[in-house]
Amino acid sequence: AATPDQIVTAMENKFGVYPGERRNHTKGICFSGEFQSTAEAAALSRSPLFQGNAIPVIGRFSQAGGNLHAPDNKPNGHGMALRFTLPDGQLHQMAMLDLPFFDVASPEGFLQKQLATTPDPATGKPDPAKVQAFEQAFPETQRLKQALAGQSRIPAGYHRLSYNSINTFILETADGKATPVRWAFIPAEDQEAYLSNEQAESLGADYLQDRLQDRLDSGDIHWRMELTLANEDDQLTDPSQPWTGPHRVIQAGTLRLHAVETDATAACRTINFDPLRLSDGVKPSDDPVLHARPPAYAISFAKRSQEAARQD
Ligand code: HEM
Repeated sequence: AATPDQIVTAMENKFGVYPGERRNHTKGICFSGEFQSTAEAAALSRSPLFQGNAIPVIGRFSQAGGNLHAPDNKPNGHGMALRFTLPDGQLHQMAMLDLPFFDVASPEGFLQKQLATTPDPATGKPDPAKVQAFEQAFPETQRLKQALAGQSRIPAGYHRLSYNSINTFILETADGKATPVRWAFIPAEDQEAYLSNEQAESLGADYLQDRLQDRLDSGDIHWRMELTLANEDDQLTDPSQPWTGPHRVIQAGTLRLHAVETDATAACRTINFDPLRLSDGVKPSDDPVLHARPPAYAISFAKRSQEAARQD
């Protein structure tokens, strides 16, 4: 099985190392904000996150992958990470993507994807034969590829994206009733938007940060949080399998942005958005991809913290 060390080393080999920076989702922007939950969410979980209090949030938007200079106007995955400081002092974290579901079903698949897509030094591009062998060995990757076929992955703005938990979590009430869910943050007025290649061409490599600040200056930015409740036949442990057909969906709350800060100086820089730092009342599912994340994030965090300390 893939170890977290192997995974992080493979990412370093693929993208190079930017001392003091994250090994994945390297390019990003910090923000602060506030979350307010609904009574519907409180009925499903005893977590202080869902008891209707105004919860301060530190967050980060990011480009997937380990390239610190990833151009905003090229297709990519995007992340939103959140740290909630709950009234009783507990921290609760989430790290989500603008993908509907994951490409691989296992940590081994994640590792093999990094290895197969590492540029060949001779050509500067991944070896197509390796990519093909990877896709044959991990046929689940076809599902996301087909779902995204013909769609742009260049955002109109970080504030125009839906962000999904992808992994399944279990909500628990005070009397122990468990409900498996996946969650999503849907942008205001459901205005999810991506740009065509032509539209993006003229915007340059760093427009996402500028657009976020401009939008914030001219008005409110918010998302509503949705909880999708699992049906009997839904996959709880495989993030590469979407939940299809009718589902019960709960409106769980609203996330509002207050301020945007550059990555270099802001509070989110020293946060490890480990997605299993959860409050009482929210538990992880047995998804192996979810459980592979904390040790990899910890290695990345330890390396960048030590490098940052050396630079001081
Ligand atoms: C085996 C699977 C995965 C591995 C090994 C992995 C690895 C990593 C690593 C090493 C980091 C950098 C951590 C740091 O230095 O703070 C990271 C960041 C991140 N990951 Fe993952 N990841 C995986 C799956 C996922 C999934 C399924 C999602 C979303 C559903 C996700 C969302 C994010 C986000 C949003 C960040 C950026 C957090 C920030 O802004 O600090 N990752 N990932």
